[in-house]
Amino acid sequence: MQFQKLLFIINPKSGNSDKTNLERQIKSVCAKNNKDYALFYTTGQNDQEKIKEKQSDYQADTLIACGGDGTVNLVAQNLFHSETKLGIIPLGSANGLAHELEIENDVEESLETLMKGRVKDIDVICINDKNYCLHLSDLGFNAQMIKDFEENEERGMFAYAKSFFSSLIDKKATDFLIEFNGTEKDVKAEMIVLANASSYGSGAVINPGSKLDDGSFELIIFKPMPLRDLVSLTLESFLGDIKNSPYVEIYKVESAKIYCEQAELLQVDGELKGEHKEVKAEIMKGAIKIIA
Ligand SMILES: Nc1ncnc2c1ncn2[C@@H]1O[C@H](COP(=O)(O)OP(=O)(O)OP(=O)(O)O)[C@@H](O)[C@H]1O
Repeated sequence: MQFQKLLFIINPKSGNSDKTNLERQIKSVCAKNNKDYALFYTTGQNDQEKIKEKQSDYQADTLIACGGDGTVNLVAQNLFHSETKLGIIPLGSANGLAHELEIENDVEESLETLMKGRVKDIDVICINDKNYCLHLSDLGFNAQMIKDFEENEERGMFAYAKSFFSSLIDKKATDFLIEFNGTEKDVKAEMIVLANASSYGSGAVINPGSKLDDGSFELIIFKPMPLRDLVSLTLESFLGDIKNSPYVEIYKVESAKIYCEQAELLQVDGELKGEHKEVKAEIMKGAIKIIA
């Protein structure tokens, strides 16, 4: 069925991108393609409820997240297993999911992709029955790095690099017990990733060969490694070669339970979700209809 009523959900604070022309660009493309549209600006407060209300008042058949991965995740939460479709105009700093779906960073081009309306069903990982991951989640090192970055006033690549190196200095390994695929595994790890997608927004390939629609996700264990090997592992990740590293184990699963010896910081699609001693993850197959 063709879509006709588009609700654009705009995060005015995402990324560093200039959004001054966005309304004009949306108006022009919707007029050209004969689509009705409405706009909603997020505030950072109770956005999910407000979006639900607006969606029901306007009777939207498509919700378009204009922002980064956090905005995409927020909008998606109103759409699981529904016929209402999700579109993306990538306007965040990293835009990991848009990158994975090969949606162009340019606003006009991503609007054109939207108008073509090709729909794919993608999986979502449900975490602890209340968080939902469309892209990548992790416990440990990367979540700590996001925390360090968020606590810092500075922005941009230099600030990101600073957070990376300060997290490297403080990195630690924790004991985990993991239940998956009918087995239990005791492991010491610096990071455990729950991966629906293949790469971080930086371009580092963490999960080569992954698919967003295969009804499973990957559990990726990063075992303790000396700093000198971490440099080569980082390089391997940019070359998509990570699975050959002796410090990395990758398992394809439909569900998993992770018990941490000490509470570990969790991040889901770039948003911090507090410290946890237990994490339960389950795949929701084909839960979102996405236009890409
Ligand atoms: N009006 C607003 N003012 C302040 N914060 C907001 C507002 N609207 C949304 N937010 C916050 O923005 C965050 C999501 O940002 P988003 O992930 O879309 O962009 P980003 O962080 O720049 O991009 P990426 O995740 O791709 O790196 C959420 O934490 C949300 O609460």
